[in-house]
Amino acid sequence: MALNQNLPHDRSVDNSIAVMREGYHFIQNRLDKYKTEVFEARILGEQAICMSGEEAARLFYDTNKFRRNGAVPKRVQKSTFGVDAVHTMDDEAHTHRKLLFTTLLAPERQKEIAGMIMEELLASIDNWQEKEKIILFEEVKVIYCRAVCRWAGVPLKKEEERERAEDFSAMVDAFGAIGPRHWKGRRARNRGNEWIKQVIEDVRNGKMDAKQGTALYEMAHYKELDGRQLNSLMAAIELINVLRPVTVISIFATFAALAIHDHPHVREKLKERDPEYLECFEQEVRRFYPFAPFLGARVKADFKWKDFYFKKNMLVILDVYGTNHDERIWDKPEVFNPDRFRDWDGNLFTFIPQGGGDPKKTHRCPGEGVVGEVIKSTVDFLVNKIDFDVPKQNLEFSYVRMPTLPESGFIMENIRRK
Ligand code: HEM
Repeated sequence: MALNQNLPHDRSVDNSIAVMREGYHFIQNRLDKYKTEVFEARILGEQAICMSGEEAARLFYDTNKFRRNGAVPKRVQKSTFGVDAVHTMDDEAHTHRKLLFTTLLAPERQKEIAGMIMEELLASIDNWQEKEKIILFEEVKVIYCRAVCRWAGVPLKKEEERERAEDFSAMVDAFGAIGPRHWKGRRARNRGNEWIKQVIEDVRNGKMDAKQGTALYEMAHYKELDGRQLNSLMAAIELINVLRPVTVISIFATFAALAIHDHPHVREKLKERDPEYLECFEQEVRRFYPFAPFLGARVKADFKWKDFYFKKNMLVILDVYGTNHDERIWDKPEVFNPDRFRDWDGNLFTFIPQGGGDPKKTHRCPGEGVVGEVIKSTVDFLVNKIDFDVPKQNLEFSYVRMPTLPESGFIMENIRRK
């Protein structure tokens, strides 16, 4: 009997083009078409199982069944994550490396980053008041980059801030791209690696001071399970895995500004500065707006789940965006409603904008707390520290381009300190 007779097979020769054409909706479109929660398709020249929803996420994060080594395409490693980074590790080696991130990004450290960002935002008001208009996305990416470098102990000269922030953004902008956008990300990656590798080497040979506890110090001195230091390029890649994603919280910040603009009643509630509501708001921003589309893993050994056969080494793709918009989990998922999080039960497999499961044990993003704190600070700043006008502009965003952003980057005019 053929394996997976019950599983819908998308008949296209290869779906890679469809992924580029349909973007965030690629998996959901087919799940709707075949009325299933799992289907098979050919992607990037190989047969893959695509799935969505809470149960699928629970399965995907079973580390006994799936591995990550060999699941992230090399082109994404060479631009976005860095080659052989924590994202591609498995088992004890992964857990050990992951502890470095979860320790560095513990709750009190998350608040430090957000606090530095608030300082930088407040310090920019004078300059913004003198300008006719600013593009929020362009401003916050530089501010976040400056703040995270300061937090991490990485020296950054004023004149290089924009270039470094652009490079971190370009690395992420490349993940769903082919052609020039991908190559821009590759060049940014190479420049970033060279820069931070030199910083790591300077710390190791005593040319540069690094304070114990900073991300720079901890990455430079981190030892693998076998007791050996990371080579300087690997240490640089992992340090960039903190600097880069903090810089690109600028994408969520821009969506947060859009949400406030589109929902005046939400803006009024945010003015009350109720911490619980602010938290619900930042979670809804991360659930509602598209960022990470899907994730891949490979089957460790043959197994059967429900009626489906998962063959060793097969690529399995989890729909991240689709799970955050799954009608079986979320009531009216296409409505932006922060209040839904007031009674969310904290289930680690339903709200997965940055992956699922326990971040200490799985590949779930260790930066989720940072993202939450940074969005909250930025929103508090936008609502309670300044007034501004929002001129007519194109605030539409594409569901095909990955990653996506409101077209105008959110233009603000006539900024005044409150
Ligand atoms: C800007 C918004 C962010 C988004 C949308 C995001 C999303 C994600 C996603 C989807 C994963 C993969 C989960 C998986 O493979 O199962 C991930 C992993 C990771 N993220 Fe984030 N992240 C963000 C911010 C951050 C921040 C601020 C940091 C650090 C300060 C960070 C550090 C990492 C690291 C180190 C991993 C690899 C974890 C592992 O493989 O165990 N991310 N992130």
